[in-house]
Amino acid sequence: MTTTTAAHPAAPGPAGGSGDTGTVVSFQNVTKSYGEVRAVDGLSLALHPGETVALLGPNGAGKSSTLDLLLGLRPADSGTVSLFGTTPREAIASGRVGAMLQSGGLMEEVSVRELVTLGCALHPRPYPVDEVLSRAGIEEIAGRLVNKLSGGQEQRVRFALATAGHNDLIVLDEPTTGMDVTSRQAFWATMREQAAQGRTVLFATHYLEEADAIADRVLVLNKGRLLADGTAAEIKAKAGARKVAFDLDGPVDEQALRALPGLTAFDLTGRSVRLQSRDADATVHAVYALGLRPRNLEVAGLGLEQAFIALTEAEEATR
Ligand SMILES: Nc1ncnc2c1ncn2[C@@H]1O[C@H](COP(=O)(O)OP(=O)(O)OP(=O)(O)O)[C@@H](O)[C@H]1O
Repeated sequence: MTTTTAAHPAAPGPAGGSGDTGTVVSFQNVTKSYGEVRAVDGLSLALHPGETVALLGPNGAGKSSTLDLLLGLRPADSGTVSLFGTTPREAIASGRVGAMLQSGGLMEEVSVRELVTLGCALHPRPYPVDEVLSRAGIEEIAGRLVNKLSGGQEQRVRFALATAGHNDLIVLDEPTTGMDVTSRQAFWATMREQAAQGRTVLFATHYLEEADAIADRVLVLNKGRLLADGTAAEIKAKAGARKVAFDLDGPVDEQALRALPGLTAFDLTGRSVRLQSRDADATVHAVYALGLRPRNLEVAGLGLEQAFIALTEAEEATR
């Protein structure tokens, strides 16, 4: 994982929070291939000041490639990427962007404090070193050598480097990987503070519960394409299906149950039936029409995880 901070003295723009009302990130029909693999496929999106946005997708969906393009680490094959109305390179040079990425290592033979001090020195609009250490919760390990840290502690040091100065956009690629639950909660509390000050936060994650709890907007990627863009609730609704669960008394006719209308998933364990249906009303009516008397009947919306699986499976089925 690398940490990107600006290394140029120019410091235009407001100090802390963007204050912009315009577009922070813009992708217009962006495509990127590696040989035969199309990692990003005609992606268009716009992020606005103060949004906290989760980038979700299965392995290989194109999340890291999208973040690399956004940060100007790789050129797009076609289409336009801009940050704050300029090129990614210019935006980063002006110190408006902080990032935690998945690749690369930290400088090793230095203490945490020395590394954070360097990160602050490189930023055009730095915070005081002690403030950066404290925000990342690493004051107690400030004297330790970086190569003696645990994985979760390293992540916090990377976070400190990504927030060493006043950034308007913070980009995080799976930032809480390796953190324990307490560290993860503390991390997101800090990110919420950053967002509340008007910063835009974009994070890629495999933890759907994090996207559900933290993001006010979720982008679902699959095979480099945007499958869904909305609040977690909108994504769940877009997946269309609902959960239907009930228990049965008496003999269970699995074949008849599998033939219920609208089913997108089916599980029968003993006498417990767990379904997903794109038309829960029709499914439940058909259960009664079979002469069954379901007990403990529950009908509920999908969780984000189930919605995510349903969306990506539907996309696979159309290819
Ligand atoms: N440097 C590269 N050379 C060749 N193929 C690449 C390269 N980087 C990524 N890919 C391919 O591009 C596709 C998208 O990869 P990417 O790393 O962007 O996905 P991701 O959503 O971040 O995946 P993960 O969740 O596993 O990190 C994958 O098929 C991957 O194998």
